[in-house]
Amino acid sequence: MSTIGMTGGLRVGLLGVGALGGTIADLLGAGHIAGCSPAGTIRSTTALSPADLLSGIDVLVESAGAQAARAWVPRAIAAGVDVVLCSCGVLADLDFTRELADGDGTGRVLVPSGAIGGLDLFAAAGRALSAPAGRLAGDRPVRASVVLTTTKRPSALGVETDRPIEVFRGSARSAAREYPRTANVAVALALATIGLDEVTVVMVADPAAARTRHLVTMSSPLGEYELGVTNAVAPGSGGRTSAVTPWSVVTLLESLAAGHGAGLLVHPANDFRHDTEDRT
Ligand SMILES: NC(=O)C1=CN([C@@H]2O[C@H](COP(=O)(O)OP(=O)(O)OC[C@H]3O[C@@H](n4cnc5c(N)ncnc54)[C@H](O)[C@@H]3O)[C@@H](O)[C@H]2O)C=CC1
Ligand SMILES: O=C([O-])CC(=O)C(=O)O
Repeated sequence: MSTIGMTGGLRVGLLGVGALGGTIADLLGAGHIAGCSPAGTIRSTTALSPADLLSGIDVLVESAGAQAARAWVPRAIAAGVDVVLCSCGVLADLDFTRELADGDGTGRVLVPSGAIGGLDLFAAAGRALSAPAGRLAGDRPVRASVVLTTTKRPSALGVETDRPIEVFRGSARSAAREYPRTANVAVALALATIGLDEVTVVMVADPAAARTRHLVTMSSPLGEYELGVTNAVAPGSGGRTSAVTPWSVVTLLESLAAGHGAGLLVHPANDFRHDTEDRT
């Protein structure tokens, strides 16, 4: 099904209507996202072509998964359309970010805070690490560590267990490779702070976890920070998706429409040029 039209404000296209996109579609359709109007919806079965949708919208909300994101984001950026990228784990793929960096479109990639928050504080502490020598810690090297520990029900992490087990420990970049459906939070946190190869991610499968738990700890010369989030899971997501995620898209869209406000993490596509060196 598709609808193209505009009743005022930012014209929003939606790609993917599942656990996350379903809530956004309902809120958009009911006029509950300030300054935004629905301007087209793409479900996997739609006959609408990308060109048709992209020519009639200002912003595309991607909530369809990594594969769809890879296909759509470059086209949207080339068409000058901003993308709210729920499947932001794709930004851990250097080939993909090279493709974005090589494009010359004016669309931007907007990363929602998704299932966590507090990215403003973590980003500020991470940003300060690039201060001129001596500003933060005399002549001592300035270091920080950021660790995300995610606890989910075992099925959401693709395992079976009758007790809590650690199923993954590694960088945010490898978390995105191994758990593309559940590492978007890790990638958003890493992009906001010290980078995909520097942030450590731990994933725990716990049969007693009726809710999803994300714990972020950051240690830096500026302070010690800890943020714990216990999220209800979105119905129909099998515990993979936290129910707060579509609401993070709502706050981002409203900020975008207002030109200011919470939730904006903006990446011009050429921002990804810094991330194009080979890393080991
Ligand atoms: N940034 C964050 O914190 C979070 C991100 N996510 C990510 O958001 C994405 C969506 O999550 P859910 O809604 O839970 O997934 P879902 O599987 O419930 O919904 C995805 C929907 O997109 C549709 N779809 C797939 N390919 C499509 C295509 N090419 N065109 C149009 N529709 C297509 C599917 O049929 C399905 O209805 C996933 O990549 C997920 O990993 C989920 C939770 C938190
Ligand atoms: O990061 C993700 O992809 C999803 C997630 O953990 C959540 O929704 O809590």
